[in-house]
Amino acid sequence: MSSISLPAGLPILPRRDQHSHKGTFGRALLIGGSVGMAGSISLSARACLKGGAGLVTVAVPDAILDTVATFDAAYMTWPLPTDRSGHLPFHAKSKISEKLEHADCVAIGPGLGQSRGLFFLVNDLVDRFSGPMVIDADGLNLVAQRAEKTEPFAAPRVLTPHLGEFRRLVGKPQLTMEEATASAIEFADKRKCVLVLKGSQTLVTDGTRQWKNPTGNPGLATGGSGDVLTGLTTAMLAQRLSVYDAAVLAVYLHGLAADLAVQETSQPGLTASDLLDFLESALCQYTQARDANSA
Ligand SMILES: NC(=O)C1=CN([C@@H]2O[C@H](COP(=O)(O)OP(=O)(O)OC[C@H]3O[C@@H](n4cnc5c(N)ncnc54)[C@H](OP(=O)(O)O)[C@@H]3O)[C@@H](O)[C@H]2O)[C@@H](O)CC1
Ligand SMILES: Nc1ncnc2c1ncn2[C@@H]1O[C@H](COP(=O)(O)OP(=O)(O)O)[C@@H](O)[C@H]1O
Ligand SMILES: [Mg+2]
Repeated sequence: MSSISLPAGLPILPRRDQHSHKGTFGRALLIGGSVGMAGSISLSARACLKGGAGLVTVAVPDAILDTVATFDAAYMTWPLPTDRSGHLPFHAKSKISEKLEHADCVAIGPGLGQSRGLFFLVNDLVDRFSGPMVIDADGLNLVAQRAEKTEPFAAPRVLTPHLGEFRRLVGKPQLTMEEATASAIEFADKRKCVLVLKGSQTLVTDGTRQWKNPTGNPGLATGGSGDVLTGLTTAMLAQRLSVYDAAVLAVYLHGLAADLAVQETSQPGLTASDLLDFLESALCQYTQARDANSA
C-alpha cells in the first residue's frame, strides 16, 4: 500500500493499457550539452526515460557524444557538429530538423552554453517546432536575449527558470522571489505559456491556474537537479499530458523523489544522480495512491 495521499488537483497519469507499446508513450528529443557540460543533458535524458517516455533521443555536439552515450544505454544519441568553442553551431539546424520531424515533444537548453550561433539556432527551433517543448537553462537565456520579448508563443511551451533565469527573462536583475511570483503569472498569461518558477516551493502557472508545490527539500540545492526536472517534464509531455499538467506532475514527483531520497541519505549528500535513482520510488508511490483512489 502507498504511504502517501495525493494532494487535490494533482494531474492523473493514465494507467498503461495492456496493449500499449513504446510508441504509445511518445518520442522525446532532447537538445543540449557543450564541452564541459555533458552531464546536464545526460541527467535530463535519463530522467525522461525514468519518467516513462517511450523513446528518448539526445542530440548533442559530437565532441561530447561518447560521454553522453555512456551515461545510459537506453536512450539514443544523435551527433551534431561542434564549433571551435565547444558549442552547437547554427548549421546544426539541418541535422536537428531531421529528428524534429519524428519527435512528439522536445526539450532544449541544459548545458548548451551561449553564443551568437546558439541564439539564432535556439530561437529558430522555439518558433518552428509545432509540438510541446520544454525550455530550460541556456535555452531560457537565449530566448531572453530576443528583442521582441512580448509576443505569445505560437505552440505549447513550458519554461522552467530559477530566479536568476527568470530575472533575465523579464530583464529585471533585482527582482525578489515575491515579486517574481506575481510577475510569473503575468508572464505566463501574456506569453501564453506555462511558467515553472523553481525554488523552495516551486510555482507552476499558465496565467490562469497556479500550483504551489508541496514536495521537495533543500537537498535539491545541488547542480543538475533542475536538469532532472527538465527530463521528467518532457517525459510527461511524451505521455500526452497537457503542458500545464505535465509541469505540475513533474514538479510534484521531482520533489517527492527528493523527499524519499533524504529519508535514506541526507540533504547535503543528495546528488542529481541519486535523485534519478529515486524517481522510480516516487512514481511507485504515486501510481499506488492513484490506483487506490480510483479503486
Ligand atoms: N553537470 C552539468 O553539466 C551541469 C550543467 N549545468 C548547466 O550550467 C549552465 C548554467 O546554469 P546555472 O543555473 O548553473 O547558472 P546561471 O543561469 O548563471 O544561474 C546561476 C545564477 O542565478 C542566480 N540565482 C538566483 N536565484 C537562484 C536560484 N533560486 N537558483 C539558482 N540560481 C539562482 C545565482 O545567483 P547567486 O545566488 O549564485 O549569487 C547565479 O547568479 C546551464 O546550461 C545549466 O544547464 C547546471 O545545470 C549544473 C550541472
Ligand atoms: N531549497 C530548496 N527546496 C526545494 N527545492 C529546491 C531548493 N533549492 C533548489 N530546489 C529545486 O532544485 C531545482 C534546481 O534547479 P536549477 O537551479 O535549474 O538546477 P541545475 O541547473 O543545477 O540543474 C529546482 O527544481 C528547484 O525547485
Ligand atoms: Mg538549471
